[in-house]
Amino acid sequence: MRASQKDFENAMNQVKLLKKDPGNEVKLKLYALYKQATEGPCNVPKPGVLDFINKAKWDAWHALGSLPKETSRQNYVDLVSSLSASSESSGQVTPAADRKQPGSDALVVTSQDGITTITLNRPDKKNALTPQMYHDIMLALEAASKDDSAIAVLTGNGDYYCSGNDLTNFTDIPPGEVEDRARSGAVLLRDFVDCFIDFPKPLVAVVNGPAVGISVTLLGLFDIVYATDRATFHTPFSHLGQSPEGCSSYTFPKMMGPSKVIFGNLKTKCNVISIPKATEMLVFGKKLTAREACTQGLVTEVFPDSTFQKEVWVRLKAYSKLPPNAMRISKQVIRNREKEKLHAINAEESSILQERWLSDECMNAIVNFLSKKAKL
Ligand SMILES: CCCC/C=C/CC(=O)SCCNC(=O)CCNC(=O)[C@H](O)C(C)(C)COP(=O)(O)OP(=O)(O)OC[C@H]1O[C@@H](n2cnc3c(N)ncnc32)[C@H](O)[C@@H]1OP(=O)(O)O
Repeated sequence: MRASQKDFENAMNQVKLLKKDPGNEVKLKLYALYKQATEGPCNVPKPGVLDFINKAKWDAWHALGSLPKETSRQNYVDLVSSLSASSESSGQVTPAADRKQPGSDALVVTSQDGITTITLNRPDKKNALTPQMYHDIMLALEAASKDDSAIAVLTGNGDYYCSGNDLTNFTDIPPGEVEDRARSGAVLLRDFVDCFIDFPKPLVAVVNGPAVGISVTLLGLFDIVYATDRATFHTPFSHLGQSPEGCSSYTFPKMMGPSKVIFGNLKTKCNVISIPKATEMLVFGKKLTAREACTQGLVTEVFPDSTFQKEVWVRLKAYSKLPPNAMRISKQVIRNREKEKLHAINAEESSILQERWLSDECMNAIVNFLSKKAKL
């Protein structure tokens, strides 16, 4: 049943009666849904980067894309009613707890047992990332950094962890807007990766299946990476006419070590082979198995697929009971001295990628994928 105008007005009044502050993430969602329900898609200019509050509000509204007014009204009413119910039953509102985020079914955020879990939920598209998902993940991380969970987890629903950037993001661009789109894509990428660099609590990737592109490169910014033995790790940037992101141009060589020199068999007089593993992945697009990725330091531990979920969640529940402040501070000690460098690398990679997106090599690769001529 669709929410009526009366239901919508009641919900607006109910918001004022909430006993507990629902937190910034939920307030932004409410704001965005209210604007979308009353004014339709975001049609105002984007505020400047230093206008943090209005930019966050604009981002939240803009992320709703062309969501119809009636659906936005319904989502607003549903969200308020879930907030009212939880603030009455437990006296506590957990951001996005155990429910799909309104406006986007493609991301599910739950909070339980001290763990906030962000699940990519587009299994039919191998969890490829749309612009809305990038925005929702940023909002979810922002909320998770402030909620009372001890750790945060990113995982995927279905047989894939994530197939990287949704390549249809490059379609339907009106002529004359290609450069603008590349520019805004680079800003989105930079903001997105910045959220991972700055995330203050232990961040865990539960890699439930193959991972491609940005979902692989980001792993260098996680604190733990658990993978099923079915997972593979693939960064086919050259094949796509693109270049590395997610700070991988720095984190991968650092974790995988310098060139590994392998001497050929003396009898057959092979030449010396000396290609750093990171280069083999990021330049030549070599796909690693989970065990290879573990040997290279990208994955913390590999589990048999049959027991993966059980073993990983038992482990994570135990970790989430450790003193949260101690974990947060230890992470800071480990990571903080690298932060400034990582932000600079992220900015540089994003701007190089902005150029690559405009190249013939990249455009041809996207056309080939979309016309089903090429698959990885
Ligand atoms: C603004 C930030 C930008 C950040 C930039 C990041 C760079 C990257 O992430 S580069 C990596 C981009 N990803 C890819 O190139 C992967 C492309 N996908 C594939 O090669 C294959 O789909 C697969 C190997 C992942 C899976 O092959 P499989 O045969 O098992 O399944 P499919 O039938 O191909 O897939 C099912 C369904 O999903 C669609 N799909 C999968 N991945 C993507 C994707 N990345 N973008 C768009 N669509 C994707 C695929 O087209 C199928 O759709 P249909 O059922 O409608 O045909």
